[in-house]
Amino acid sequence: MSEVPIASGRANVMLYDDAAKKWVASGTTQGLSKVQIYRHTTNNTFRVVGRKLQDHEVVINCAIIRGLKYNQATPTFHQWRDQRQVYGLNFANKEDAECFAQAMATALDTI
Ligand SMILES: CCOC(=O)[C@@H]1C[C@@H](CC)[C@@H]2C=C[C@H]3CCN(C(=O)[C@@H]4CC[C@H]5C=C[C@]6(CCCN6C(=O)[C@H](Cc6ccccc6Cl)NC(C)=O)C(=O)N54)[C@@H]3C(=O)N12
Repeated sequence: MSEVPIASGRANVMLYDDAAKKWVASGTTQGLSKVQIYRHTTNNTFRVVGRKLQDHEVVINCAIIRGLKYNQATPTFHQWRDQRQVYGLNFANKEDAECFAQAMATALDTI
């Protein structure tokens, strides 16, 4: 049991295409994913993992790095960037978004 989920929500996982200047769905098909924040129980690190509800395709798997700026652009669209790309979560509802943002804040306070 090395990683435990501390948040779970439903969202469309998006990546920003810098060249085209537009958001594209991550993964091979459109659709909602279950997006979770996992805490690694031994080294207290965190990561975001998202799997398509339909076929469990992993559409996001990124570490939460100290100093990450989590931007709540709207009540249901949250985003952050790393050196490679910009991630966007278009949540199915405000409650999922708020719960996820709370867990992200906790993770960022911990690392
Ligand atoms: C309603 C109609 O919505 C739409 O049609 C599309 C599809 C919708 C579903 C997927 C999605 C939903 C909601 C809106 C909300 C606004 N928004 C945008 O994209 C805005 C508009 C302009 C555009 C420009 C740049 C862009 C993209 C790349 C990153 N970034 C930044 O500004 C970053 C942000 C940031 C800030 C702090 C820390 C981290 C980061 Cl990442 N800043 C910097 C300094 O890095 C951005 O977020 N942008 C979304 C959108 O349009 N859409």
